[in-house]
Amino acid sequence: MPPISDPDYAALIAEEVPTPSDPVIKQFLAARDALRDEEQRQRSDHSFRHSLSPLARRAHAIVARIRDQEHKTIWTPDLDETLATTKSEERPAGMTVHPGMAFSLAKGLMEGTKLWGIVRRLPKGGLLHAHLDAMVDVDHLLEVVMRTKGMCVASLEGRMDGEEARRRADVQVKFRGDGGGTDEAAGGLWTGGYKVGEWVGVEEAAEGFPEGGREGFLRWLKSRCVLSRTDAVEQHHGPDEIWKKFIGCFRVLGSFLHYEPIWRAFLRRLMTLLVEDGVSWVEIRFAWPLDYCREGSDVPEPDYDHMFTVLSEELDRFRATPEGASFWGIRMIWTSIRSGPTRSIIQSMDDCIATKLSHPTLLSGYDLVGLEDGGRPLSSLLPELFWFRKQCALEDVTIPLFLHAGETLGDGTEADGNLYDAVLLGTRRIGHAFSLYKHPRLVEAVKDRRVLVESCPISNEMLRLTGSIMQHPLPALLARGVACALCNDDPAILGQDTAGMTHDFWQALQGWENLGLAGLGSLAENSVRWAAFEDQTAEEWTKDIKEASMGSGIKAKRLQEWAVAWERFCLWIVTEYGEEYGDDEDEGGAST
Ligand SMILES: O=c1[nH]cnc2c1ncn2[C@@H]1O[C@H](CO)[C@@H](O)[C@H]1O
Repeated sequence: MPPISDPDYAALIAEEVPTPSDPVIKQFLAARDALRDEEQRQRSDHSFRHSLSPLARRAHAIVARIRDQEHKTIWTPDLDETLATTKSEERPAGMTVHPGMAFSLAKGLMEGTKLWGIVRRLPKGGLLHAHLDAMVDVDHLLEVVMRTKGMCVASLEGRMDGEEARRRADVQVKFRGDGGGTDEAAGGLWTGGYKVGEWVGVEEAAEGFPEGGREGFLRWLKSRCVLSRTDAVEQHHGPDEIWKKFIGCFRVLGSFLHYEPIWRAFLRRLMTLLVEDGVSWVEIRFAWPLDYCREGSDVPEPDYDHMFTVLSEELDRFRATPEGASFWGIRMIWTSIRSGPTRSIIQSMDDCIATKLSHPTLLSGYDLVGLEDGGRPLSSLLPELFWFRKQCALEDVTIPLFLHAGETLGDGTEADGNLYDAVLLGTRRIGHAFSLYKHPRLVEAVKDRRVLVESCPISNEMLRLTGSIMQHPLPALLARGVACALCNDDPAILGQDTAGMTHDFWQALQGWENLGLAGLGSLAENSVRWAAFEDQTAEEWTKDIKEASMGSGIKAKRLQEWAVAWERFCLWIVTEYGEEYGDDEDEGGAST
C-alpha cells in the first residue's frame, strides 16, 4: 500500500475518523466508566469511601496532594543534589531513592516527611497481629536490663571470644539469685578461658567487653536481638536464611523479658508507645515456654497465672493514668510453635485452656506460629486441633482460632495449603494470607465468611516474601473485596523499632496507588470491626461484624468512638494543611 497522501489524510480525518465527542466514542467511554465503577464497587473499602463526610473528603484530597508532592520531590531516583548530599548518611553510595526502596533504607527519610506527621496522628484502631517479645524497642529494654538488679549474661553453647563467636553463641540474659558467678568467670567471659554456662553480672560483663566496653556491649547485645540493615538488604539470602537469624532474636529477647520486673517495664513501654501512635487496642500473640520468673526468683513459675496477673495489674494501672484513659486494652492470643511434636502442642493447648479459665478476659484466641514453610501444616495438626475444640467445649470456654496461613511464596505447597484448612477450621481472621491472591475460590470463601486478613507488609518484605512494598499483593486483595487490616508483626526485630504501626501505614499509603487517606482509614476501621473485644460465639461474632457501628454491643461502641476520632483527625488535616494544599474535595478520588 502506498502511503496516504496529505490531502487524502486531511479528508479522512475530517470526514471518517470520529472525533472524541462522537457518540460512538462517548458511548464507549460511558461503557468503560460503567465497567470501572462496577469493578470498584467490589472493593472492600467501597462503602467506607462513599460514606465519607465532606470534611474527610477534603482531608483525603489534601493528603493526595502531599503524597504526590513527596512522591515527586523526595522519592525519586533523580533526587536533587542537596538532598542527595545532606542525607547521604541515610543510604549507601549509588543507591536510588523511591517509595518502594528497601524499608530499612527508607526508614530515616520517611520519618522526616509531612506524610509521616499525618499518618502518625491517624487513629489506627487495633493492632491485631503482633508477636509479644518483638514489640518494644530493644534499646529501651536493654537499659531496663542494665538497671535491674541481679541480671546476668551467659552463653549456654559456644564461647564468646571474638566477634564471630559472639555472633553465634547461645546468649542468654537472665536474673540469677546469686548475682552471677565468680570474679574469675567475669574476667574470662570474653576469652577462650570462659566456661560455657557460667553466669556473669551484666555490669561486669559490659565493663569488660573487648570492643568498646558498656556501649559496645549494648551494641552487640542489640545486634543479637534485631535484624540489622545488612541482614535486611542482603536480598540474595532467601526466607529460610533470614528466619534462622529471626528465630535466634526471639531466643535472646525472651531470655530477659520473661522476668517480672522487665515484663512490667515492657508492658508500660508497650502501652505508652501504642497510645502515642494512635493505637487504642492490641491483640498479642505469645509463645512463652514455662520460663517466666517472679521478681527475685530464678525458679520458673509452674503456670502462666502470674504472668497474666501482672498483665492485668499493669493494664489497670495504665488505664488509670491520663495518657492511658483512651486506651481500650490488651488481649492475648495463645500460640503454640507449629514445628513442635504432638506432645508439646497438646501440652500447650492444655495450658491455654487452664489460663483461659483463670484469666478469661485476657485471652482472646488460639494460633500456631513459626515458619510455615518449615513447620507442620495445619492438615497434619487436625487431630490436635479437633481435640482442642472438644476440650474447650468440655470446659465451656470460647477460644476461637486466629490462624496464620499462607505466609509463603509457595503455590500448591503445604504452607500455601494452610489457607484451605484455616478457612474450613473457621478461623475468624487469617494471619498474613500472603499467598491468598492466587486462590480465586478461597478469596470468595474468605469474603462470604467475613474473614479478615491481618496483613504485615514490612514483615513480608523483611522476611523475603516481597522485594518491596510496591510488589505486595494486598492492593489486589483489597480490590477484590477482601477485608484487611494493617499490622506490624515483629516491629522490634524487623526494624520499625517501636510498637506503633505508623511505618506500615506510611509504606502502604506512599507505596500503593489505590489507597489514599480514605483507603487507610478503611483499613484502620476494619481493625476495630474485627477486634475480639469479648468472648463471642461464631454467630455473635459474625452478627457484630455485619452490624458494625449500628450494633448494640461493645464493638459498635468502639466503632463509634473510632469514627469520632477519625473526624477529629480529618479536621486537623484540613486546619493544618488546607491553606497550603488546597481545600476542595475534587481531586484525589476519595470515591475510587
Ligand atoms: O510472621 C510470623 N509468622 C509466623 N511465626 C512468627 C512470625 N513472627 C514471629 N513468629 C514466631 O512467633 C513466635 C513468637 O510469638 C516465635 O517463635 C516466632 O518465630
